[in-house]
Amino acid sequence: MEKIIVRGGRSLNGTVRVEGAKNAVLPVIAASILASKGKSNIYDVPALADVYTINEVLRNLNADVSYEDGHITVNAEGTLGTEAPFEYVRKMRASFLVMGPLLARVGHARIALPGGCAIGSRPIDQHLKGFEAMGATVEIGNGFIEAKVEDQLIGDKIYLDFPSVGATENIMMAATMAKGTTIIENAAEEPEIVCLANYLNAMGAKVRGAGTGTIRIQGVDELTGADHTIIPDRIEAGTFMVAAAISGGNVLIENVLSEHLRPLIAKMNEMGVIIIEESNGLRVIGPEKLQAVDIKTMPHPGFPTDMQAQMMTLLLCSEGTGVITETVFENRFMHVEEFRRMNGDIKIEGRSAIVTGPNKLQGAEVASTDLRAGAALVLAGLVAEGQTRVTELKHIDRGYVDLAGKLKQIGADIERVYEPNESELENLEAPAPLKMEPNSNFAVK
Ligand SMILES: CC(=O)N[C@H]1[C@@H](OP(=O)(O)OP(=O)(O)OC[C@H]2O[C@@H](n3ccc(=O)[nH]c3=O)[C@H](O)[C@@H]2O)O[C@H](CO)[C@@H](O)[C@@H]1O
Ligand SMILES: C=C(OP(=O)(O)O)C(=O)O
Repeated sequence: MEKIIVRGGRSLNGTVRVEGAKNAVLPVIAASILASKGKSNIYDVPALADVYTINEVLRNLNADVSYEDGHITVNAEGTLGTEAPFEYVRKMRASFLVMGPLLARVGHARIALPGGCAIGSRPIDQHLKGFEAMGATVEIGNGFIEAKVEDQLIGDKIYLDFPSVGATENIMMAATMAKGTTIIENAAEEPEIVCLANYLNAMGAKVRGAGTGTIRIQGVDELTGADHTIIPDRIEAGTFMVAAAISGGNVLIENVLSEHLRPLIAKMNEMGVIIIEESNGLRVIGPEKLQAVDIKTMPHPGFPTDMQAQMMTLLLCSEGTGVITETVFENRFMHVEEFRRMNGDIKIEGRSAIVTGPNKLQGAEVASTDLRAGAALVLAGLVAEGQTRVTELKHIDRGYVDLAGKLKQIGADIERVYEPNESELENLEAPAPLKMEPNSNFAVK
């Protein structure tokens, strides 16, 4: 089993560069199969496990996908398949984002039901409500969702009960080639939605209003492959901002768009962190003492749920009591138990976590429960006394390119190692099987 081992106590200094955003690149890659003509070139693609998974989903649908040095080329000119099996959807829920493009392009999609995950049940009813409003028939059975369109999707007005990021993206992609105009109301406003809309428009779509609560999509007959660069990852940037702040360091974070980080910058400023916008990035300087604040996660432009666990680490090291209220996901406090193993003082009351600090965190063996929880535990390790060993790295690898290597580059005492666990050790230590000589009762080694 691989582990990240961190020894706390170093202040981080230097420069670190942020990758293209995971949550922007996945819908963009899914959207690339909308192009029945020409190739798409997608730039600033991070080398993440999720990117490899969505590439496999596309290849399984008969698209031609190549990926090298942060650059993906997709050619989806041929006849597309219609199925995304459970082996991909199980690894990454965003695989479901091919449903909208497939309905638009082929009129048929059969995708394994995503199921629950560590941060909540995560239903997809709002995606399906949108497809049905546009004329698709949806059937659920044998662990699959199958959607079909008789002739062509038809534009409609769709009001989302919650500004779901995935539902906004899926419906937006489906609507690009629908007959007439589709209006999504109470749409998600995240920067990743704007990144996707820009790519769709470069392909020839007519999407207006992305980044606001109302998105209008006028259907067109066909889309063509286009070139597109992915926006920087605001959550990876935020994770390094916390690393600098918590360690009392001074770090320049390059390739960031500070307008995407406003809620985080505001909260960190309230806590006493110094953040300076420089021409090539954000400089983050950790203060001697951090002040506790209250945080409530909300859809954009509210405070991002994907920074909740990392901010809990910062609160653990702050003076006073801070309350974190998680309103986006029903069960995104799995990391609290792990923080308690590191001596963290946290109480859970309903959807709120009450964090009292400052805590003298102690190194321990802790498990990532989801990708941001994993990153938050690594951050805690930066300041904990002794050694912190973070396991279940498959979660971290979904969303961070070489997290340990990048933190090491700015001065952390950190390494990623392979250590066999008990069952692996048993296999290693098992005696070599005895070989029997043919027709003999004697065993020889
Ligand atoms: C790949 C990607 O971009 N992932 C991000 C995306 O996830 P994702 O697109 O899955 O998140 P959503 O915005 O859809 O989900 C937000 C909330 O709405 C609920 N919901 C969603 C859809 C639906 O049909 N019905 C429903 O009830 C979910 O269970 C959740 O409680 O946005 C989340 C919220 O910012 C982020 O945490 C994820 O990192
Ligand atoms: C929850 C996240 O991602 P996903 O929706 O892909 O699980 C995340 O990026 O923090």
